[in-house]
Amino acid sequence: MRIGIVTISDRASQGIYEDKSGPAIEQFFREALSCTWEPVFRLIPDEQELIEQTLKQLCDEEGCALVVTTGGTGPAPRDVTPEATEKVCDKLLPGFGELMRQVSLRSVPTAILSRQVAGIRGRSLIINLPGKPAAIRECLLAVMPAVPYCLDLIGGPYMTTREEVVRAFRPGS
Ligand SMILES: Nc1ncnc2c1ncn2[C@@H]1O[C@H](COP(=O)(O)OP(=O)(O)OP(=O)(O)O)[C@@H](O)[C@H]1O
Ligand SMILES: Nc1nc2c(c(=O)[nH]1)N[C@H]1C(S)=C(S)[C@@H](COP(=O)(O)O)O[C@H]1N2
Repeated sequence: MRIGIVTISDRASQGIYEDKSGPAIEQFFREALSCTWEPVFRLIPDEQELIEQTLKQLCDEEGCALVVTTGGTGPAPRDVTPEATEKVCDKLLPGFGELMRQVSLRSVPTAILSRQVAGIRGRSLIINLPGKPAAIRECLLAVMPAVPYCLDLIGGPYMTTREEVVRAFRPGS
């Protein structure tokens, strides 16, 4: 199984600061998944066209069953990750953004500023996370129980998790 990990940040992509959020996503999946998987990394600026191209490439050409983005979900003029995600998705899954904001609000009141979304493109699931490294684990812990069954439903590969980190829920099993 391949998992796309996309950091979307003007400054991290220019080397002004080190990308900590992409590696945090990889680290989370190393702990949470018990199946074999490999990451496919991208580090790009907040350019809508480039974000769309990158998401399409990871889903359609690189064969990523899951693509997780970080950054560019806020209200600033250059924050366009949700727009790019919506543009490339066949359908949206509003529950993902709702749940991640709800969980994040326990830590920071500014969680309401994230417009993070998730959606399906073909047989791939795309999930947006905020840019802050601290948001990664919080948001992924919240939504991951539903991700393996979501991949089942869209014809993706069979994802298994380590129960002590994430308890995957598959109705009927
Ligand atoms: N990928 C990342 N790695 C490490 N820190 C990050 C990352 N993304 C965001 N941050 C931290 O969160 C702060 C606020 O994030 P902000 O939303 O401004 O970032 P951004 O939109 O990714 O950055 P930029 O404005 O360069 O595109 C940043 O100043 C930085 O400290
Ligand atoms: N869990 C969590 N969610 C969070 C945050 C955070 O620190 N932790 N930061 C918030 C802030 S300050 C902003 S501006 C938005 C959007 O961040 P982004 O533009 O980096 O995606 O995410 C919000 N969601």
